[in-house]
Amino acid sequence: MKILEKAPAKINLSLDVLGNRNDGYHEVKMVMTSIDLADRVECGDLHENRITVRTSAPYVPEDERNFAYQAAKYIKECYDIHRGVEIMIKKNIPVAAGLAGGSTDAAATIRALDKLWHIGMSYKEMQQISAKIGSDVAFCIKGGTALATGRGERIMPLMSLPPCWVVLVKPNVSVSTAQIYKDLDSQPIIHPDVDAMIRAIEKEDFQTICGLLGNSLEPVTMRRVADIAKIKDHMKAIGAEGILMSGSGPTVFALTQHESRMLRLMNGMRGYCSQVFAVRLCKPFTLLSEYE
Ligand SMILES: C[C@@](CO)(OP(=O)(O)O)[C@H](O)COP(=O)(O)OP(=O)(O)OC[C@H]1O[C@@H](n2ccc(N)nc2=O)[C@H](O)[C@@H]1O
Ligand SMILES: Nc1ncnc2c1ncn2[C@@H]1O[C@H](COP(=O)(O)OP(=O)(O)O)[C@@H](O)[C@H]1O
Repeated sequence: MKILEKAPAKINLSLDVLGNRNDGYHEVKMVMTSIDLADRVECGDLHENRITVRTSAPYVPEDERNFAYQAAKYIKECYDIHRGVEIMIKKNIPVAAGLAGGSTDAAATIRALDKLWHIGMSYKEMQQISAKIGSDVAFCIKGGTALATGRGERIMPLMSLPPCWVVLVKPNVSVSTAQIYKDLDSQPIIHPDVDAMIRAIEKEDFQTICGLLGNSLEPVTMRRVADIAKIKDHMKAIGAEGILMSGSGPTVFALTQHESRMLRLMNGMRGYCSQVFAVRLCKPFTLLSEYE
């Protein structure tokens, strides 16, 4: 038997870093939303009791360093499962791009194995497994729009955003999330107004949402990747309601409710970057445990 799960990327609409924690992580407060740029994760029975991972991208690890592998390993341990699994990941999300590609693959693996092995995991149990893998995995279990706090693993669902297009531009460099958080420690931090963003989402006020886009990590990554400022300037000149770098970067996204602007942005940005995507937002998942 095989279970297929969609694994959508995320963008950060507001990302505030509140300070350092004792565990080496940073305390964050961020609003995230899932987008319709997605990997495809397929989990199938394997006759031997082991985990295999294959991916369509040559530079993504296929061993225990893959977050999907780690998800399967923790589930086997926690639920004492003596079955093997074959995981195939079709990568469509750019890697190390600030879009949570690895985290969403891990979350999709958790949802898929819950079904394949008939475990009946609750949302809370899924979140406990997620926290062992990475800070962004817990959000990706349900996706949608949410406030994430702690190191990113405490999730509070929010209303969906008003419908819009998301145009993403990924410069041809990758950044390390750990390095960007480390760089931040030697710089003054800018603080976006996360609470005002939540209020604007509740009011379904798209223009205010766009005006409040902000990310404490953006100036930090910009120091390493000069292209980010250039991409933002080009997108601004073409026209979009809001523009921001996602997560630790370097992907830049623009939000617009106008199809004509989305098309102009796509065509205009393709001249500068090879990786340009235009997608819609992605609804949250309903988990099996929520049907009961
Ligand atoms: C910046 C964000 C914003 O959503 O996303 P990405 O850019 O990675 O997509 C996240 O905070 C990234 O979450 P994630 O990519 O899961 O990070 P993790 O694997 O947990 O941590 C990688 C490293 O980043 C640093 N880290 C991460 C999260 C956090 N709250 N504080 C940190 O200092 C730590 O040095 C950690 O070792
Ligand atoms: N399934 C996976 N897909 C992509 N990267 C993965 C995966 N599993 C582990 N990784 C590792 O995670 C690192 C961060 O990748 P990714 O999750 O795409 O970026 P980000 O944290 O910026 O959102 C990569 O360099 C890669 O080595």
